[in-house]
Amino acid sequence: MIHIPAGYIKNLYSKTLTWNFMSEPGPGVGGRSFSLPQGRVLGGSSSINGLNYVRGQAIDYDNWAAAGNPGWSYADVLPHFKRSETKIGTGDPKYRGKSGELPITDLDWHHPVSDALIAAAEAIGIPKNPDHNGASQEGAGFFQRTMKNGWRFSSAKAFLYTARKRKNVSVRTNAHTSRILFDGLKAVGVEYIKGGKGGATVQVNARREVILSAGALNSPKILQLSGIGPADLLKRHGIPVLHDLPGVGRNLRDHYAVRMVSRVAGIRTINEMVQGPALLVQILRWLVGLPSPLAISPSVVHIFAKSDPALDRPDLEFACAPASFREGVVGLLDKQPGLTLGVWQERPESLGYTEIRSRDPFERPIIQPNYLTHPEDVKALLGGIRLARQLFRAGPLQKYVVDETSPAKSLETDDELLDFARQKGTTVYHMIGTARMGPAEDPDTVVNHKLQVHGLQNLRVIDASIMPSMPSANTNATTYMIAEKGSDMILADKV
Ligand SMILES: Cc1cc2nc3c(=O)[nH]c(=O)nc-3n(C[C@H](O)[C@H](O)[C@H](O)COP(=O)(O)OP(=O)(O)OC[C@H]3O[C@@H](n4cnc5c(N)ncnc54)[C@H](O)[C@@H]3O)c2cc1C
Repeated sequence: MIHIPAGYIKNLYSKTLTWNFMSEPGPGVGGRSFSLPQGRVLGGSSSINGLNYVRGQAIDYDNWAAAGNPGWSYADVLPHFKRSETKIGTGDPKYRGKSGELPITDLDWHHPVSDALIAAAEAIGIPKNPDHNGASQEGAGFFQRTMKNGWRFSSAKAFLYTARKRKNVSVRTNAHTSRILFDGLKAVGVEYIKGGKGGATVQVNARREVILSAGALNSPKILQLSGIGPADLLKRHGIPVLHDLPGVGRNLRDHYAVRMVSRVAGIRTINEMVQGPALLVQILRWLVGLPSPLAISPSVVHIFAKSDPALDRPDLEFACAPASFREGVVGLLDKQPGLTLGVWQERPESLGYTEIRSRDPFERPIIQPNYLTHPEDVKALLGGIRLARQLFRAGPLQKYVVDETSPAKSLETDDELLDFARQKGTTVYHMIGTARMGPAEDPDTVVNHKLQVHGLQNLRVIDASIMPSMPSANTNATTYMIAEKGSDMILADKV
């Protein structure tokens, strides 16, 4: 199921393919907890994610550099974005790569309601943008995907399957990393447990350095289990403090989205196309390589827009599809035609944390994203909800939209809409920041601009956890860029 794009929802709830984490009850979201799956297979979360490829805005990276990270401005990182991709189809060579391992494709399955939504955006002043990963992100269009010929391209498929043929690459599966090994303050290897709890403990020695790439929830966990993190936390769990680094596990950020749904009439949407006998038709189309909703990302239309016209750049991302879930049940499609506009604030300020629950490497960590606890996040999301309503009501969609079902039209005031957002919103699975990059003088940071852990030798973190702040994007493309840049740094330091 991993390789078929339509397997997305099924994979999310898989106990074997994901880490099955949960967030703590959130003060800003009515005390609710969320399932926070992370990919637990080769390719990690890129093997189970929503396939959308979004790089963010140039200024996101200029801000990273300005925060004390030389080499991370947009001009610095653009070549690394380009290097990993082969953009299939059109794309300005100034911004798009043509010879990387990761294929990026445009949508080949078009639906009249998607076209009407893009026209609706234009009608309210949001221009069409044919390449959200080109010169400018702002505008409406179709998401680009990490997919080719109807199949998902995870990082395993794009990069690892080729790399593992080399003599110097060895892949060990069923291996649960429990800690990093040290000689003094120098990382010298890793320890893992083979085959699950109670399995054999195996140690692997590093000839040069240890690279930690376990993702924004597992990398801080492994650091903390290894004695690197806030001293008080480590002491509480009886872990000897190797290095007191308060930023490990702090600065957790994620996108929090609200899904707005309209009932649609006069046309079949994905809801009816992939349920009952109609599904067989779509399976056949997919098998013979014809465009099919089985080979699309869960969101097909993007709109990058401003929650307030006075802003100088977009702060909202809409992820939309001619489809809808039954009220309150993510993953179960409605029986009637529907249109969903998911919206989130691109650069959330609400900060959370993650920390070990115990010294048992098999125990799930505590994860508190603190969604919607920052006033800026609340303000932007409210702007997004109001903008979504404008879109539903704009001329080009009037042919299809017959009713707004969520939120109900009767909800109108800021308080009512905010209550809706707090009760009905959910994660978009874009966790970052828990081993934040920045100068050592900043006590909140964990790695320097070369991704080396402050105060230690021979240890780097190269994954989504190093992002100093949220890029205006879904986080996979940025993670690939970080990996490309990190690999250059490893090679440059080779002695
Ligand atoms: C459901 C979902 C949907 C998403 N949709 C999108 C999308 O549409 N577009 C987008 O851009 N981004 C999306 N993302 C986010 C994106 O996939 C991640 O930002 C990206 O994969 C992060 O990469 P990473 O290398 O930091 O971590 P991961 O991809 O999570 O990789 C970490 C790897 O380390 C392994 N690991 C962790 N702990 C241990 C341990 N103790 N021992 C051994 N191995 C371990 C994991 O099994 C995994 O293979 C989504 C994420 C999820 C979960």
